[in-house]
Amino acid sequence: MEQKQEMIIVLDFGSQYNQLITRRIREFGVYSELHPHTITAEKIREMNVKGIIFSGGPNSVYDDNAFTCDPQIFELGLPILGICYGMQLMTYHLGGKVEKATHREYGKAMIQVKNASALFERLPDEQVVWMSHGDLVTAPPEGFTVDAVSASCPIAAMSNEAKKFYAVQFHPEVRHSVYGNDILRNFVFDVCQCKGDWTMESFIDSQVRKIRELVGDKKVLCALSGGVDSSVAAVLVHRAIGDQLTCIFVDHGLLRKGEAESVMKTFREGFHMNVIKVDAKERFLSKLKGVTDPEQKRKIIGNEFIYVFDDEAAKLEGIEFLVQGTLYTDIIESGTATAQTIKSHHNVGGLPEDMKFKLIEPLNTLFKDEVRALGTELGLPDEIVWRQPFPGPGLGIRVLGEVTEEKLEIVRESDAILREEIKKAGLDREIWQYFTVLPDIRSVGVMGDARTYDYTVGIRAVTSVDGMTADWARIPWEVLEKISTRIVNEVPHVNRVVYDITSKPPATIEWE
Ligand SMILES: Nc1ncnc2c1ncn2[C@@H]1O[C@H](COP(=O)(O)OP(=O)(O)OP(=O)(O)O)[C@@H](O)[C@H]1O
Ligand SMILES: O=c1[nH]c(=O)c2[nH+]cn([C@@H]3O[C@H](COP(=O)(O)O)[C@@H](O)[C@H]3O)c2[nH]1
Ligand SMILES: NC(=O)CC[C@H](N)C(=O)O
Ligand SMILES: [Mg+2]
Repeated sequence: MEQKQEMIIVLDFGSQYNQLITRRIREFGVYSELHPHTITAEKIREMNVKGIIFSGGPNSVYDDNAFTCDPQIFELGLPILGICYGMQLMTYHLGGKVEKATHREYGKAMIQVKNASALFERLPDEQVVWMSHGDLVTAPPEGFTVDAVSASCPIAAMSNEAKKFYAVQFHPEVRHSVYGNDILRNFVFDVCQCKGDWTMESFIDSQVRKIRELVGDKKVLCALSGGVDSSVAAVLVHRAIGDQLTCIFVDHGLLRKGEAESVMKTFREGFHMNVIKVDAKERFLSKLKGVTDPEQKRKIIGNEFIYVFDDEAAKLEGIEFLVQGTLYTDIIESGTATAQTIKSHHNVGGLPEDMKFKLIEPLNTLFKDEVRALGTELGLPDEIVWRQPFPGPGLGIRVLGEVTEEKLEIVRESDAILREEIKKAGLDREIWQYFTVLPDIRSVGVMGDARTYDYTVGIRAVTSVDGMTADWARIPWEVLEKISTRIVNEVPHVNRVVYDITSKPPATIEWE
């Protein structure tokens, strides 16, 4: 049997930064995946794991329901790096002491390296790091040396090099830790001895192999939206199983202006794939009638998508699998065992409980910019790879509150104007995502000397890399002016336009 891909696994103890750790490691050319903290040592043994990283987390190790790990993990003989909570957990398991600090420490700190373990090899003795903790290790477990200290943290780093156990109280994965990346690199290459031979190309090969093995001679449906993620997923799966794949594009009545036509054209003509367009407008809109709560709307839409796929599968016979372009970000925001639900993405938290399909989600460990790189590697054209994201629930979550045909029309028309003007201004690649929303408010205006009492349209435009965090785009005044004028003049029932100037966090990109 051929050798499995070498990887570093990150155990998730609920830190907001855990996904960043896997991401940094993949940037080194080493494959890395996040796993729940409940993973067993047995399971780890089955994979080609070269090293384990324990993430940070909100708990204190002595809390009643504190997240813990299989103690057998310490017996695997594999290198372990504990970060923050991960360090505290390692200490707790191996017999050291963790206590509440007298001063909690958030932000920049200076550490002094006292013993240059393999982690600090080739790095300066004094370095700026980023701390975020209220507990600290006051006595290391037996066999450990103290490798670094800071003013408020007597053990900022420690190690037992014989066992290849390393731990740091600070967060090397955030950019504010100046040598953080080098520390992670030392762990991955010097301690874990990774080769660094992971590339997008090898990712494609291994996914193609996996999909072929899983699917055999069965048939597969792909939920294709024409967006970046599902297009990349479809092309990847098509490469693996060819005509066993049928793509389903759902027109749920919540699409943007001209979208259905352009998606069908691209995929039928450009890719020679089997694509079926399902007109499901009535189904979706009738289910959404009278519903105002955003989470409920998302769940209804997520459920209805699957019911549409069920109906299509019934017509085709022998379909067992459903491909979705789910990304890591969709999963984390929908909430996991450790992360809070921010909003239920229709393709994750919005799936019905009685779903019969087995899911194939080849992109579910990746971030948007990684998927774009993958798309380019697969030979997809720029206009698909660099399309702005469009959420599956579509305009259904951009009409705030109850969704009606009249309101959808307002969002659709105003959005088309916005897109046209952004493109004309040459900003479409620079701005990560831009769209209009229709808040459920009306206000007074005066048009042609007459009083109006009409809707307000909101413009949302953000810059981002992966959608996890975002800043509002600094669109030039003149462009905004043009957009505003056109929307009020051309879209009936709109008498006011506002621009959303909040970043994420604290806001999110979509309004619902
Ligand atoms: N109209 C649709 N018809 C069929 N499947 C859809 C539709 N909208 C979304 N999906 C499915 O839901 C998944 C998640 O949607 P999402 O919008 O996150 O991804 P995308 O549309 O593929 O890419 P992008 O984020 O660039 O819009 C898609 O990958 C696709 O599998
Ligand atoms: O396919 C999707 N199904 C959804 O349910 C969904 N909700 C948000 N988004 C998109 O995700 C990114 C982050 O959005 P938020 O900041 O609003 O959470 C942005 O790009 C959003 O457009 C979704 N995509
Ligand atoms: N960021 C963390 O991992 C924090 C760990 C722990 N909750 C503390 O406050 O010390
Ligand atoms: Mg989409």
